[in-house]
Amino acid sequence: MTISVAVSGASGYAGGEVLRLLAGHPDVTIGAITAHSNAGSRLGELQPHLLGLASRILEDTTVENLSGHDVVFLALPHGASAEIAAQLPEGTVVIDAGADHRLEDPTAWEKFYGSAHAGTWPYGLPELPGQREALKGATRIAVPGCYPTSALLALAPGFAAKLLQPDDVVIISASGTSGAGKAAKVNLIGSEVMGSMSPYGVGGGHRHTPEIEQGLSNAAGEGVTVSFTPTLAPMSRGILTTATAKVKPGTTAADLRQAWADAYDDEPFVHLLPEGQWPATKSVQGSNHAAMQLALDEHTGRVIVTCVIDNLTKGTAGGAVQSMNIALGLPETAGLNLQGVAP
Ligand SMILES: NC(=O)C1=CN([C@@H]2O[C@H](COP(=O)(O)OP(=O)(O)OC[C@H]3O[C@@H](n4cnc5c(N)ncnc54)[C@H](OP(=O)(O)O)[C@@H]3O)[C@@H](O)[C@H]2O)C=CC1
Ligand SMILES: CC(=O)N[C@@H](CCC(=O)OP(=O)(O)O)C(=O)O
Repeated sequence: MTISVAVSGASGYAGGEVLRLLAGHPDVTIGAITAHSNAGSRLGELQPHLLGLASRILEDTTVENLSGHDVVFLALPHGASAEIAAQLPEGTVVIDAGADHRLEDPTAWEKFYGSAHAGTWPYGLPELPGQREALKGATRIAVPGCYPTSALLALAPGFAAKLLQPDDVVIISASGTSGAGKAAKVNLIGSEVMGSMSPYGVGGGHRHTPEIEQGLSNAAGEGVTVSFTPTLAPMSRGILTTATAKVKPGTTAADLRQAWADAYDDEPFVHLLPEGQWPATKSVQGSNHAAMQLALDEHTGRVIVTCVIDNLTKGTAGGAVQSMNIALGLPETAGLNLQGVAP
């Protein structure tokens, strides 16, 4: 089976990563690749690492150019993707890397994004309870945000197993600068970020807070509230999330380990590391893996989970391709890197 795929936002970081993965996918032919201000350019000028596709010309991001493919990846700023998606045929599999279709609650969307809610699509994080089934045969998929991917993978098993209290969850994440996209802001220019770390969106203001609360609440079957603080780290790729929650009385370290092992032992991309080994961002760079470790802090009665992903791979493009594979009934790991790079 050959699947024809169009990729929009191909000049950006997320679109570039989608193309990198699709170029190695055995079942895919890459059709239209589109951009916005860079339409008309050779891909090789903008994505010099994609040498096999370097001579391809970026087209305009229009419904006409994206139509006629089996699958369309949208790697556009939020807002732009909802507008395009609404005009694509129902039978086309549309996979949105942006935020437009992730939230279930229109009020939360309006509060954090300040625009009208475009609707809710199946959420592209198959490792969450019930989510793999929801993606089978889906023709619309909302790819999770990069921070929510790491935070939800870190804590969902504990909530699904009813081991954690829902009202005292603290999550701190450090992200590489590519998380902010290619359109670099002044505080992301190398000289400002090299050798330095800083927080942003502090005090519950980051738009990934409702997305994390939604995923954890769905896993728990009750409302979970989260304090989330992102920080910017001097690296190009990677997220290290440290997530902590109060455990329910009587919960032991063995109970916790069993719950996470039960959730992830059969997962191809999510790994609970052997006891005592703590994860590092470098080990998952360029791969679709998430690696994590946990401990029970008996002094405070909290579980501490650290989870690493590559924000552009499992946190965006890899999760998107994995979801496509599930939607189309392909092997889930097709086209996805099973090893990282080192050193
Ligand atoms: N970077 C990351 O780690 C993650 C990103 N995402 C999401 O993926 C999406 C893309 O992000 P990212 O690749 O980082 O951003 P970039 O800034 O790197 O790329 C943005 C892309 O969108 C195109 N674009 C900009 N404005 C418009 C428009 N009005 N209409 C059509 N196309 C437009 C740009 O084209 P051109 O260059 O030609 O102007 C470019 O190809 C966003 O929704 C982001 O939130 C999700 C998870 C993680
Ligand atoms: C480091 C950095 O700036 N990261 C981005 C998150 C990237 C992401 O996942 O964005 P979407 O939810 O918009 O898809 C941010 O905090 O805005």
